[in-house]
Amino acid sequence: MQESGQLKVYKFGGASVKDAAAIRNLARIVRAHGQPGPLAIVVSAMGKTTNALEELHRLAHAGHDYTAPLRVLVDFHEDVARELGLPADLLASLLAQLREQLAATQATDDFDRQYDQLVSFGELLATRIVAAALEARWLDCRPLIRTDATWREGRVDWAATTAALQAALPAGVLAQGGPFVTQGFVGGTADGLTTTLGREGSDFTAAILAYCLGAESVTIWKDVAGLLNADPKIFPNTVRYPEISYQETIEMAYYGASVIHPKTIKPLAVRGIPLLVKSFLDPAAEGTRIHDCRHALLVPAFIRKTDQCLISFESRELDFISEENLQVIFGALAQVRLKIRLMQNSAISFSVCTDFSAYRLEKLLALLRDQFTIHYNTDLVLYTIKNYDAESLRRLTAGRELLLEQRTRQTFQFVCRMEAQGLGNGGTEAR
Ligand SMILES: Nc1ncnc2c1ncn2[C@@H]1O[C@H](COP(=O)(O)OP(=O)(O)O)[C@@H](O)[C@H]1O
Ligand SMILES: N[C@@H](CC(=O)OP(=O)(O)O)C(=O)O
Repeated sequence: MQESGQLKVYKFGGASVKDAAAIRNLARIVRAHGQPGPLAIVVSAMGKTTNALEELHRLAHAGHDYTAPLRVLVDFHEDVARELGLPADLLASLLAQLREQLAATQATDDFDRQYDQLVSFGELLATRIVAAALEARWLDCRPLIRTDATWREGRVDWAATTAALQAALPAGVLAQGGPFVTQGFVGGTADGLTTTLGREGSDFTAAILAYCLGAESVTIWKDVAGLLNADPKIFPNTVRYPEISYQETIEMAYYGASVIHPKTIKPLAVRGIPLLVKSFLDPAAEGTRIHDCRHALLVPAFIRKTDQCLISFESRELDFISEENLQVIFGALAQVRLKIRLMQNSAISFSVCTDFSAYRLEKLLALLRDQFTIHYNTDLVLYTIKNYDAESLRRLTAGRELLLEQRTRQTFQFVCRMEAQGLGNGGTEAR
């Protein structure tokens, strides 16, 4: 592994670059906390730009008119650049490429490949703006973060990525060239096509850079005080973990704690690189240190994952659910890339809770409906309580119909219908 001195990696997500004022705040943080020493800055698309690009892609793919939402997106980025006093033509060539890509998007079976070519523009535009605002180097990560062609969830080729990053950023360049700004969420195939790493994948990009370049730490700057025992937008009275192990964090992220992308932790844990979660609203505050540590049992953590779908498969002719049947079902789920969150089987039926996607579910039904009777429910929520106790369990399940439930010694999970109006402040308390 390359020794690159004291490289730090900072990651700024959509909320921290949502407008010109947020980008000025980012610049203050970099000036106050990022120096001295080499600094890599990973930036996501501004605000909700990725959602807007997803919608543009959907419209273009369906052959619908996308002029109005495209105008909104272009104006938004140009206005922010103008407000920051950046050159008028800063985004011109990227915006021209974006328009070309939209024009080339058509109704083919290449929905996912076209998605990556288009949706990646959110990060390209944001990094152009942030790099210019910081007067820092702009680095196109597409030739460096090498993935396979698994569209929308590119799998990283670690050897090729390490070689490319170390060649592009040798220790001397890192040490002397000042901070550089690059895109989160985005990678590229060996033959030059763009891939994305999965929604909210910019945290993972920060971990990839840290792993491949031997960084001393990664800091992800969020709009919360650190890693909490629940999402404060959903549960009142949350508690911050000052420190927490990689293992606990990986489980929370896997179950759906959206504050950290689940793939972020492993590369950092392998190299023993600490992950700091800090607030961009209060940069001097302690935050959370995720590292190799031992701690007493933590207070229960509550995780709520929405947009779930419960699918049950019954073999026709009342056959038992056998290993052969399961092989067929798992094969089809993998083929259409529906992620299993929870599963359970009985004598003649097998149920899985997956993330909902109308497009993927339709493909699944087409593959399996000849062999199985399939029922499904959508608009569901998967709740997880990690380190549960009787009280936390009682509070979260009270008044809810549990469609599927499962418990281990530490973790309790259940699927239920989406509440009519969020949990709000009258909802279940996080402690
Ligand atoms: N356990 C948790 N601790 C802290 N924040 C959480 C947790 N679970 C969910 N969140 C949510 O994650 C949000 C930050 O993540 P995200 O919006 O993806 O940030 P970014 O866009 O900056 O990457 C917080 O505003 C909070 O609502
Ligand atoms: N922009 C991408 C990647 C990402 O990680 O964003 P954020 O850091 O804002 O969660 C997304 O919205 O999925």
